[in-house]
Amino acid sequence: MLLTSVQFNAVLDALEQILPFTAPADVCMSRLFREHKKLGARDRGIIAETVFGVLRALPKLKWIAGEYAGARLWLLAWHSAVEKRTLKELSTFYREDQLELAKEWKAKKLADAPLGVRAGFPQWIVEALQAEGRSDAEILELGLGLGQPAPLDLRANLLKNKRDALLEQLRTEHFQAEPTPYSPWGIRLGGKPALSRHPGFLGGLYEVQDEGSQLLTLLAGVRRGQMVTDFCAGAGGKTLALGAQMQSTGRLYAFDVSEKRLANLKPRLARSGLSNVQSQLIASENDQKIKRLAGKMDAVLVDAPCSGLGTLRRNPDLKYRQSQTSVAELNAKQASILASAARLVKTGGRLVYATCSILEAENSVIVDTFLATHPEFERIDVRTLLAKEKIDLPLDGPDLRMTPVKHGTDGFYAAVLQRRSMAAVADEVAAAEADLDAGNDSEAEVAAIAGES
Ligand SMILES: C[S@@+](CC[C@H](N)C(=O)[O-])C[C@H]1O[C@@H](n2cnc3c(N)ncnc32)[C@H](O)[C@@H]1O
Repeated sequence: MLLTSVQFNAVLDALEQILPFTAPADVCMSRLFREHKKLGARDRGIIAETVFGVLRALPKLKWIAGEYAGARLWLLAWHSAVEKRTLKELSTFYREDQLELAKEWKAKKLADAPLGVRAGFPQWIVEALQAEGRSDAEILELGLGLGQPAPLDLRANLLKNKRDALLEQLRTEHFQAEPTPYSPWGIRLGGKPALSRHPGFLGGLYEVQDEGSQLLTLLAGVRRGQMVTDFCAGAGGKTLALGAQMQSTGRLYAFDVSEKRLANLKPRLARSGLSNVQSQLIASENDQKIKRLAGKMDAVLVDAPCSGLGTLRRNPDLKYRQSQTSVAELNAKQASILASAARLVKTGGRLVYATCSILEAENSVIVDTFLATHPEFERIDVRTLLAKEKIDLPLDGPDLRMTPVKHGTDGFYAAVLQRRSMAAVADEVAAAEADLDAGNDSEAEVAAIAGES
């Protein structure tokens, strides 16, 4: 069956609220479900799936039905051209003239559409990726991967149980549970079970976290008893993973500028059993409170505020809510946060810069610019770090870049930097100066020879 009329009307209602893109889609959905208390879990699942499907496919639906067709016709395009529903099924919800349109839409060939439509990207994203040198094939692969629904990943909380024990327990409870391919703590669940009241969740045996997110925390290489800062901790997804790797020892600072997000960390911390986390609201990346920790951290994770374009599987509306202008604003913030967070890292300590963006402008460009002005930091090859952990993750370069198609995760980026000793920096400067002198000599020699002849 297509949808019940209650479900259909709720989908339309949701789309009309979301499509102006003035608020995040998930916030609009939660509000809608609060207002329609009578909807059961199954209804909610079907409604959310349809709404998010339409949002993911919107460039295609606009190409089929028209840029300004509106929620009802885009939904018709979704049902007729993407879900391939029959006109008979659609006749419950659409007028005769609309069904005539749907008949034409069914015949449209996607192969004839522009790249952005095929990839499911608005034009600004296609242009941004092309400007970074990505080929059409790469853009298409990326777009198609990010246009799929995301799996549901858990991170076993090693403070309370082992992954294998949790896997076994979940299977006894008839969950379809498999270990994730790369993260040593990850479990991928089949279907989309609701977990918020599950005893394992309430008891802190696991957290819901994409496998890619789990791996970012592993790159910080934290150990028992260390001093660590999660500089952009938000509601603490990565803080909790870091704290568990530290076995709840040492000190883990969770900074953020958002009081609301840090407040959301509290119940998660309570469930997790961690006692080494100190959350700290900061006014900005240059807050005075940070100064006293300068040079004290073994590891600092900067999970920078970003466009979130790597999470389009979960937040498809972001591709319409971000723009080239918002990315440029984020770039300035990202550079400033990285420079400030770097001051906390002690000699030999690690600085991990991470985003959930697919744009190099938010990723390697920020890191390369930072390194160009901070010779006291050097890049570490992520492949070496992962090999030490026996994680066989295919990567093309020294930084971590994960994508749905290549790794089955959201799109993530991370670069690992290490603070070198001042002696090493001084040696390098001396060597560079010596090179320069040698260069000058040879220039002088050339000039002398030229003068002689
Ligand atoms: C990608 S989110 C962090 C997600 C979080 N690490 C997690 O795993 O759940 C980026 C965070 O940076 C925070 N942020 C924005 N500007 C900041 C700043 N100047 N200093 C520190 N945090 C900042 C945002 O409030 C947001 O929570």
